[in-house]
Amino acid sequence: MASNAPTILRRILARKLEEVTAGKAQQSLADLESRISEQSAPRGFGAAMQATVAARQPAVIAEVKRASPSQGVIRENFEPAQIAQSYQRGGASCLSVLTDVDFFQGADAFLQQARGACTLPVLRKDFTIDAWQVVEARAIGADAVLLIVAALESSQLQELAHTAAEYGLDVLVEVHDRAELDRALELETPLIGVNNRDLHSFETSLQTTLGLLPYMPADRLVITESGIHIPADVAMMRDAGVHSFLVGETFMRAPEPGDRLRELFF
Ligand SMILES: O=C(O)c1ccccc1NCC(=O)[C@H](O)[C@H](O)COP(=O)(O)O
Repeated sequence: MASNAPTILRRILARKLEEVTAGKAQQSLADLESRISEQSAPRGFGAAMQATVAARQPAVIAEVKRASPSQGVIRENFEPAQIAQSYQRGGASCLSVLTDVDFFQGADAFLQQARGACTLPVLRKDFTIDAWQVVEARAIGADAVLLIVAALESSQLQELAHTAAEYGLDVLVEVHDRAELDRALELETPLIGVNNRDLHSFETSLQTTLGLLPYMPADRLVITESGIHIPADVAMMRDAGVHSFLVGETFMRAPEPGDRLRELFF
């Protein structure tokens, strides 16, 4: 982690280290392997995104998000299975499910409920700092994991991406600026998420995505994340050639999240 990493990220990562240490004491890799043997094969997360873009459709990762550090509780009536089905009806390509407990009020069970209720590939949205969590992600049924460059040294990024590949999981590598993008590009993973949320101020600016586009190699799929609220946001991204999106709050505040997705993107 960079020495100027945002305070919120430092707090989340400090807590995550405690959780992972406790988790490892409770479940060995052998325990996780045994749970994996009961899981079905991963659904292709990256393949679903690439296929949607190839079909010239908006590729939307729809997020199942009950609360966040910046907004507090976002959705009171929170039923992951119903939300997942609504998203699938609304045209989502993939789901993202927050599993962090302390800062996002998430749960592993939410991922399992959402994935079990639909046929979409699911990203485990959490703060991955240890290979054990990647194996755990596969054991709970995830199809992909998030690697946040701001949270990880380059050697950790390599190790975690390697473990993900070993367990058949796709990776979404998340960046906020040029220096992080340069480190992300050292990986060969094709999905690059640009998070528009400034983790110091929590403000979102779509200029973050626009500013990084000139440095994005043609063989990577750019996914713009956070702060997509209105049709003009979507239009701005499309005009710039970005056709993949990760959206949480806007959908979560709607009575029927999938209807909001359809209105915004189709
Ligand atoms: O959402 C937050 O407040 C937040 C705070 C600190 C670290 C990460 C945070 N969000 C994680 C995400 O990446 C978003 O949930 C995701 O991009 C969707 O964003 P939005 O559409 O703005 O809910």
